[in-house]
Amino acid sequence: MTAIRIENLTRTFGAVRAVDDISLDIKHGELFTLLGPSGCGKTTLLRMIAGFIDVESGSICFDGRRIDALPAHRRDTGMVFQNYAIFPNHTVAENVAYGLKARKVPAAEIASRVDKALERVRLAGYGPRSPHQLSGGQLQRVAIARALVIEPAVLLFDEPLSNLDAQLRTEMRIEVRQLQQALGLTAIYVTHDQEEALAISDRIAVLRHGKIEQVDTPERIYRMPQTAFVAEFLGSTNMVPGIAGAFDGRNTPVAAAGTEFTVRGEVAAPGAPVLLSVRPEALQLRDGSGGSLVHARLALREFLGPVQRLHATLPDGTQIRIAALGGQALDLLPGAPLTLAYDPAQITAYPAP
Ligand SMILES: Nc1ncnc2c1ncn2[C@@H]1O[C@H](COP(=O)(O)OP(=O)(O)OP(=O)(O)O)[C@@H](O)[C@H]1O
Repeated sequence: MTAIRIENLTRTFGAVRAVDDISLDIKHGELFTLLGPSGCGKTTLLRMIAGFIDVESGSICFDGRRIDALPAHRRDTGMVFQNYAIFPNHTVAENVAYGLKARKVPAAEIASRVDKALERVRLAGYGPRSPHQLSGGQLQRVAIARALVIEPAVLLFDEPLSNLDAQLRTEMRIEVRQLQQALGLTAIYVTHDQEEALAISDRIAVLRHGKIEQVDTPERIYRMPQTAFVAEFLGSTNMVPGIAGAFDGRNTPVAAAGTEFTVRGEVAAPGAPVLLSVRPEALQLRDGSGGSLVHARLALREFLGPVQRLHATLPDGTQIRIAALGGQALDLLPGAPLTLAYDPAQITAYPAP
């Protein structure tokens, strides 16, 4: 069931098309992430949904009801900001109560709803404290409680974890996800952190220059990126330029890096220049022969504990990265020949720019 329908939404700032004719459907109970590099328009889109930025053209509907002309406070959204936006001179409880007071909820009900919201973010008993006495992670939990307490139809997250250190960020994203799932909330989450997006989202929209490049589940976005931009933006990959050969009914050979890769499907007309995306984990170290193989030489090994990153040189000198397990082929020295096996379905090809 569609919770949010966005149709042909556009917003320009002078000559910049910050949001450029975007259409999206978001389902009930979905955590939907807007992901993209700085300046791609994700914050502008989120703020248009929240009502902080006016819609220039297009429409936004919640449950079939058009809301884009309503003021922000009448849109039934809760927002969690990157900088927490906590009032420093009010207690934690007063901060969480803010939206309820603005909605003229009776005092007794406010107290019980604030307590419940603080409990949900694991801050039971913190109500009387001053925000100065809290850590960054706790402050962000207060901000989440403040957004939750009004029981909004849609929860909006604007890079909520960007101000936290790396470890806390990975812990907090699990909390956000568990809370969202437990309460069945519909949430839109803005981030430029691809790992965060992959880890917590039901679906991701990758944005570039105000337009959507791809909307899909994390698995499909990672495994089947529709454009070279998406392939490079999500996870690490080797981009190898090549020339397509003749499709044989199942695969297309691509001459690249002084060797040949086999790619599933008909990727381009014979002779057309293409760009291959070869994920480091798509190449497997192999002793024997058979299947789809490429030959390379080991240039450098980075031992990272559970895994290794091998830097290998293809026949024309192109360097690629390969992900190997920590205990694999530890006796190989730089210069050693490598036989790399792969599944043609795991290599994706794009028209060369
Ligand atoms: N108020 C404004 N006035 C002028 N230009 C703006 C304004 N707000 C955004 N822009 C421009 O619109 C484009 C999209 O900005 P937006 O903040 O939505 O991107 P973003 O993807 O959220 O980036 P970031 O991750 O850096 O916040 C950028 O080119 C930005 O400079």
